Formats: sequence, C-alpha cells, structure tokens
Amino acid sequence: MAETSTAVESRPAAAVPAGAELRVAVLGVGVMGAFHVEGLSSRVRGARVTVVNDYAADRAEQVAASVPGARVEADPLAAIDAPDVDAVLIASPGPAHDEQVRACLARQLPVLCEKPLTTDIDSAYRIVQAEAELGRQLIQVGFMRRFDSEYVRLRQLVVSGELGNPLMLHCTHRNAGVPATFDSEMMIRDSVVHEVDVARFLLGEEIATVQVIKGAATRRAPEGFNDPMLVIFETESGRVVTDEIFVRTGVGYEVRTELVGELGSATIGLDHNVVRTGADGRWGGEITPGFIERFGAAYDRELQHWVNAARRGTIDGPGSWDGYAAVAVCEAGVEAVRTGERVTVTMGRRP
Ligand SMILES: NC(=O)C1=CN([C@@H]2O[C@H](COP(=O)(O)OP(=O)(O)OC[C@H]3O[C@@H](n4cnc5c(N)ncnc54)[C@H](O)[C@@H]3O)[C@@H](O)[C@H]2O)C=CC1
Ligand SMILES: O=C1[C@@H](O)[C@H](O)[C@@H](O)[C@H](O)[C@H]1O
Repeated sequence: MAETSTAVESRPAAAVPAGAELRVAVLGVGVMGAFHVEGLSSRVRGARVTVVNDYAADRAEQVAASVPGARVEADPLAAIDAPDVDAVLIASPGPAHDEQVRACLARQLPVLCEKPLTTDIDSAYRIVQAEAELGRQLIQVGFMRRFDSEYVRLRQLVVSGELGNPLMLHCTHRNAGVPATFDSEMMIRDSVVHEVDVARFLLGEEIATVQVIKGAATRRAPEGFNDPMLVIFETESGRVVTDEIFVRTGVGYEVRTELVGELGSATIGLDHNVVRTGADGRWGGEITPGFIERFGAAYDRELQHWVNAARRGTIDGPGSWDGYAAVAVCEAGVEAVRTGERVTVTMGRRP
C-alpha cells in the first residue's frame, strides 16, 4: 500500500454565506437519491436541491419536476461544476462513486457519498489521500446507522460501561429481495459494509480478519449464488463479530444487532415498530418492509447533520477514513468468499 503524503496548508472553507441555504446537486435519483431529494426539500432545514442528475434522463426529469427551482444536468461532472451548487449528494451506484467524489474534491465541495465510498480498496485510499492533501474534511459517507436512535443508544451503553467490556457482536441483516444480479460480492460490498461500520462504530477498533461461511442457499437465489452467508470478523483486540447476511428472504427488512458484554447484553432491532403483546403471554412485532421504513428517521438525521456541517465547510459524521476502512474490510470479505479462507484485512496508514 502506498504511503500517504503530508497534508498541505488549509484552504478557506467553501461555506455558504451566513443564513444562505446550501444548494445541493443530487447525483443518482433512484430509490435512495429520490428519498434524499425529498428529505432535502421537505424534512431537512437549511438546504435546497438545485440540480438533479441521473444516468436515466427521464428519471432525472421526473424527480427535478417534483422540486420547485430544481433543474436537470445530464452530465454528473457538469452537475458538480455547476455555478449554483455548493455541495453534492452522491446516490449513484457504488462503481460511479470514485470519479464523482474525486470531482467534488477537485472543486473543494462538501459531499455526502452514499456507502460504499468506492468498490475497491485502492481507489478508496486515493480518495483519503487526496482529501488529506487538501487539509480539510469534505467527505461524509452515508453510514446512516450511526444516526439511528437504537444504534446511538447501543453505543452509549458501551461508552458508559453499563454492559462491561464488549466481548461479541451478533448481527442479522436480511432484505426481502434484491435485483437478480446481486451476487456474493455485492452482498459483501453493498450490504455487509453496514455491519463493518457498525462494528467499528460500536467497538471503536479496526477489524483484523474476515471469514465467510456459505452454507445452503435459498431457492430464491439464482443458481450458483450464495445466499445467505455467515460472515465472521475478528477485531484487532480479538473480539468476534458475526453477521448473517440474507438478501432474498421474501419476508421483510430485518436488521438486528446484539452486543454481548461482560456485565450483560443488549439487542436492538427487535421492536422497531409496534410490539404486540397478547393475553396468551406471547409477544411479537411487525417487520418493516424495507430500509426506508426502518431507517427513514436516521437518513433524515444524517442529512441534517451533513447540511449543518457543510454550511460551515466541514462534516459531522463518518468520514473518508471510515469509508476507506469499510472498503478495506469488504475487500478482504470478497477474498474470503472466493477462497473460503480466513483473510487478514490490509489497511494503509492513516494520513
Ligand atoms: N444507506 C443505505 O441504507 C442505502 C444506501 N444505498 C446506496 O445508495 C446508492 C444508490 O442505491 P439505490 O438508490 O438503491 O440504487 P438505484 O438503482 O435505485 O438508483 C441508482 C440511480 O443512479 C442512476 N445512475 C447510474 N449510474 C449513474 C451515474 N454514473 N451517475 C449518476 N446516476 C447514475 C441510475 O439510473 C439510478 O436511477 C448506492 O451507493 C447504494 O449502496 C442504497 C440503499 C440504501
Ligand atoms: O444499503 C442498503 C442497500 O444498498 C443494500 O443493498 C441492502 O442490503 C441494505 O440493507 C441497505 O441498507
């Protein structure tokens, strides 16, 4: 891994004038991007969407038409360069992130990039280096679980020491369905990447090794696909994290995390919606259909933090290093799927 270069002098922040709204370009307005456009336009204060871009022109037109004052820019790089843009939200697919994030850095624009930061370790590291050379933090990565009230509470339990030393983390990540092309690599880079960040966020240390057990596959998966899989991480200090990733359950969105400490354990994700209790002494809840329903409030909180910070010319959330660390673990995870071996995570030096 290449050595990092030293940060040069700090440049002036590209904050908007006091009291002015942050003018945002949104690149990629599929499921996630369209939800963020709605958030910026109606639920979040201090920002407005001025430019919309999508590979699919009709999609861009449709979303721009729903926002007063927004226009379409057909080329994502032209959208980033537009004079009426102070900040960029990237919600295009992962493989497009590298070029788009680098263009934002070149213009020194604050950027909220949906996870994953990029889809390979070298490009993610180059981004970390490029940002460090600017001498200021411009990149926030869309790990929205850090803004979810249940994850925040779990982190507080760790910090307060109420559970004692955290020993293990057990995660479940199930989606009702995904596109047919969503293979094992996507399951790691696009889905498991959330648990990688959750583990780093809750435990406050890096992941050292990754192992993947494939097991029996659901008949919903195309021939040759491994779904579900069990991913096992070991942290630098030797804590174990398990993650069941199952993206074609046909049921709903189930995201649960149990933290096991020396003094007790805590589980989140069991009762996000209505918990029904019956006279028969049984309990049960309703499963949210998808990530928007489960994490809607967290996405908006993430956006509000980003907007507030971007107006001041900084970030307030997971940054490029967090994005890079997660990509590095996923890179090892993809290798673990391919080889069946326990793979050591390789990470560059933090600038
Ligand atoms: N934080 C979270 O929980 C979630 C994050 N995501 C992330 O958001 C991003 C988008 O995912 P989805 O909205 O689910 O995908 P999607 O497929 O619904 O939307 C992607 C959109 O980007 C457009 N597009 C493709 N290439 C482009 C390019 N080069 N420039 C601009 N637009 C382009 C497509 O036409 C499409 O409209 C991904 O990075 C994904 O990992 C997605 C779902 C949930
Ligand atoms: O980020 C997300 C999607 O991109 C990913 O494909 C899903 O598996 C996750 O549950 C969702 O939160």
